[in-house]
Amino acid sequence: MVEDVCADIKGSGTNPLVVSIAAGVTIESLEGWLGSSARVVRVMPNTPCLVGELAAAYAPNAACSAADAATVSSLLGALGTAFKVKEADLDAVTGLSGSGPAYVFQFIEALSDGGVRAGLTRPIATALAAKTVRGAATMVLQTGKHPGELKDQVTSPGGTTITGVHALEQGGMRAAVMNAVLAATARSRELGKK
Ligand SMILES: NC(=O)C1=CN([C@@H]2O[C@H](COP(=O)(O)OP(=O)(O)OC[C@H]3O[C@@H](n4cnc5c(N)ncnc54)[C@H](OP(=O)(O)O)[C@@H]3O)[C@@H](O)[C@H]2O)C=CC1
Ligand SMILES: O=C(O)[C@@H]1CCC=N1
Repeated sequence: MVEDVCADIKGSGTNPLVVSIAAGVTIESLEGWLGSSARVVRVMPNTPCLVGELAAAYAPNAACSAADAATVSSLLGALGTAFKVKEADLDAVTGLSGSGPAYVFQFIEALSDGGVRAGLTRPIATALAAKTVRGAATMVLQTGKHPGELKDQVTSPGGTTITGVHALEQGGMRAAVMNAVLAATARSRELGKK
């Protein structure tokens, strides 16, 4: 698909700034299809851009000027946050923030299911789950505190939270999340080899 689009761009005889969001597709491949003088910025966005909460990263190729990079940075910045990274890091960005919304949706659904299992109605459980995730994320971003410190602030000695945290540890939640990021990162690298 990406190769066909690049062929169309090359055939147009123009030399536009090309922005690719295709997971795994390397700058080297894009240059191969577009021509080595092509100006290419590889971006990994995520679906929260639809609500102005983009978490993205981008890497310009050597042919891009500072103005080209600034144009993409400004476009992405209008939708949220975008970090300039080395191209080699974009597979990890894909595994974390590119695919990450799906992990968080799964977590919200699971929180809601827990609430329903404990007797709450579905609308109230889902609203509480989503607001809890958003509130906790906002605390991380606004305070700059380590998430572990914020977790400690919630956990009363012998209380409900540490009991829930223990249950999550028994379920291997942290290893499962880390494995999800690593598996998706590996898949992004694999896509780049096709
Ligand atoms: N979904 C996500 O959250 C993210 C996706 N991406 C990247 O975005 C790209 C699209 O992903 P996604 O939307 O999920 O995939 P989908 O399969 O849902 O959409 C692919 C789209 O591309 C169109 N298409 C296919 N071939 C061509 C072609 N030759 N010329 C023009 N258009 C074509 C399809 O049109 P039609 O339906 O008519 O076939 C379809 O609209 C992928 O490269 C993915 O890695 C990047 C970051 C996040
Ligand atoms: O699932 C995918 O391959 C794409 C890339 C990141 C999010 N969706």
